[in-house]
Amino acid sequence: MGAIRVDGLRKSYGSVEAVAGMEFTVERGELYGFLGPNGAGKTTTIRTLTGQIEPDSGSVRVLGTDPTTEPLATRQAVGILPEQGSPPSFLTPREYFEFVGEVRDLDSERVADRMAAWADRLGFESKLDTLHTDLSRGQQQKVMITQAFLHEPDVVFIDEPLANLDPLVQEQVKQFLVSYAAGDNAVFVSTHNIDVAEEICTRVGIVADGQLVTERTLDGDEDDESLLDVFLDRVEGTAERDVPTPGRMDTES
Ligand SMILES: Nc1ncnc2c1ncn2[C@@H]1O[C@H](COP(=O)(O)OP(=O)(O)OP(=O)(O)O)[C@@H](O)[C@H]1O
Repeated sequence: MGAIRVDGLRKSYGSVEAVAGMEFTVERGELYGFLGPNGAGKTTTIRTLTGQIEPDSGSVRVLGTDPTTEPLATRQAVGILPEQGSPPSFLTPREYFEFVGEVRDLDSERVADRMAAWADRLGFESKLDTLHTDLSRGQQQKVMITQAFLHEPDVVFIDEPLANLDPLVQEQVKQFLVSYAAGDNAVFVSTHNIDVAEEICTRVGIVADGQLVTERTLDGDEDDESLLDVFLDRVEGTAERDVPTPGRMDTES
């Protein structure tokens, strides 16, 4: 069936065609990397998949639900770490997780156990009762990661999972994402970090100008072409590019 299905998705904002016929499927057990230059349509696709905006045409399905017609059912079933998301400034992490637990229909004991496990895993136990406004960006990101996984969803959408995290925590989050997907869940990661995608993803899709231009399975059996080279080849000439260019300069010199 596919945990995530996108068929012929189109979405414009006025005259800007943000998504122009997107197609892909993600199965359970996959850690799928969604790569593309700035403005390629990644966030618009994720916002459609999580019921935050409606497509102009095409169809999307998440765990068999239709985020367009039943957005609450979709959002109840999935975990979401949004782009530039931050926890409410007027709550502490503990209060926020208790609130998320209520929305997610988790009993308070379960919330307490999972909150303790995540605080221990990411090292923010001492901040559980500090207002978010007094946390660093990295500490807020740890809280956002925790809320996305608190109800142990079968599908998780994550935008830039490692933003603002120190290298030690980055390693822990990478390992966690790999093991979470391996536990028969679908983890969908939008990122500009090609090295990280190459390291942890089982498959990547490269997006340009609102369409999926190529997919690549990362099973350790790849040919010599690096993911960065594939990316640069496929996004050449598309509207905005935000990848570092040293590899390109090397080939030109
Ligand atoms: N709310 C909006 N109103 C008008 N145009 C928008 C809106 N959101 C996105 N766009 C436009 O749609 C296109 C796709 O944007 P989107 O945010 O989906 O790209 P992205 O791949 O997530 O980019 P980035 O990597 O920079 O986050 C861009 O041209 C953007 O300017």
